[in-house]
Amino acid sequence: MSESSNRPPLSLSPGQWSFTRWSTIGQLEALKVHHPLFKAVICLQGAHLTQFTPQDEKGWLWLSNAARFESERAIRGGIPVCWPWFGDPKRNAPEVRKRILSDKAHGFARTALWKLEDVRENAHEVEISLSLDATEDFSDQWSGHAIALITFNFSVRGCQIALTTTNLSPDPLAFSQALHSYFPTSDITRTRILGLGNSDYIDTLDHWQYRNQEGAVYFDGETDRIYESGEPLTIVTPGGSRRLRTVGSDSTVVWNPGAEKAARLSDFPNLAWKNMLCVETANAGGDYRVLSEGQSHTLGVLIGRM
Ligand SMILES: O=P(O)(O)OC[C@H]1O[C@H](O)[C@H](O)[C@@H](O)[C@@H]1O
Repeated sequence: MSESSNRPPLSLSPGQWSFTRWSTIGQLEALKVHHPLFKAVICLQGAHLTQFTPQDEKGWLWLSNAARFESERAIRGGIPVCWPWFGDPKRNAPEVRKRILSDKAHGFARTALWKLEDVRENAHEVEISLSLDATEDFSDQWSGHAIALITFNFSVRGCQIALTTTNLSPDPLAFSQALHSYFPTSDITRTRILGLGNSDYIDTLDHWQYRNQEGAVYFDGETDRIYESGEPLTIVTPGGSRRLRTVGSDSTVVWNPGAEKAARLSDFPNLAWKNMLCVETANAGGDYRVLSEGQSHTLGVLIGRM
């Protein structure tokens, strides 16, 4: 990572910011937040949060050692924004699929350049908003007309993210999405997720069959599931626990690639599957959303302490 370059956006006066600085990471422009209570990094490409670290703590998000910060390349780790569709286009509901003109997984927002809208700071928190206008520029990939606004709120309590989609077209808009959060663990085999017991889930690794979760979720190999639940969760790792609370979500994706898939993944060290897991706040599977003209939907997550 290079040092801060202090380049202000045209619309905001740099003097207003005490804790946030422009920076460049590889080929990407980023905002680095150095607040006395926490640090955070957001890349403008993808509105991608790659780091959130409260003072005197380890980072709360996992970022691959092999992550590459390049134009039009998804960053491996942090919180990619999957929008306006989640996963393989072919696996989306027909209503969502009919707008997708690409075979790319997870939509185009994670590699698109977002626009900085606002930075607000005080002694306790920092709030940063970015927007993506998906009206004309993405017409080769998607036939929707929508705008996405994402707001990150950082404080000593944790990190809160809200992603609001507004349909600008007279036609109804069906879309799917996820805040694809990567979390660290010192040992995936001693990691569990509480709060999904009794939920139905789609096991994408077993012919997309429905199953029911008994008790906590444990990891013993490749795991890739869409849970029909947006209830509060706790991720328990040997090093500590994180609590997740969501808004506007009735689905949660749980993913760990396991050894074999890890070897095939881009920008992912072969053994890194032992030290990460994804718990994704989603509108996926049957939980896609439909907006009428001018209507908005907010998907959000609060990643907090126990
Ligand atoms: O490699 P990516 O496109 O970033 O996708 C990474 C993973 O994302 C989600 O969790 C999906 O459920 C997985 O099937 C996929 O492998």
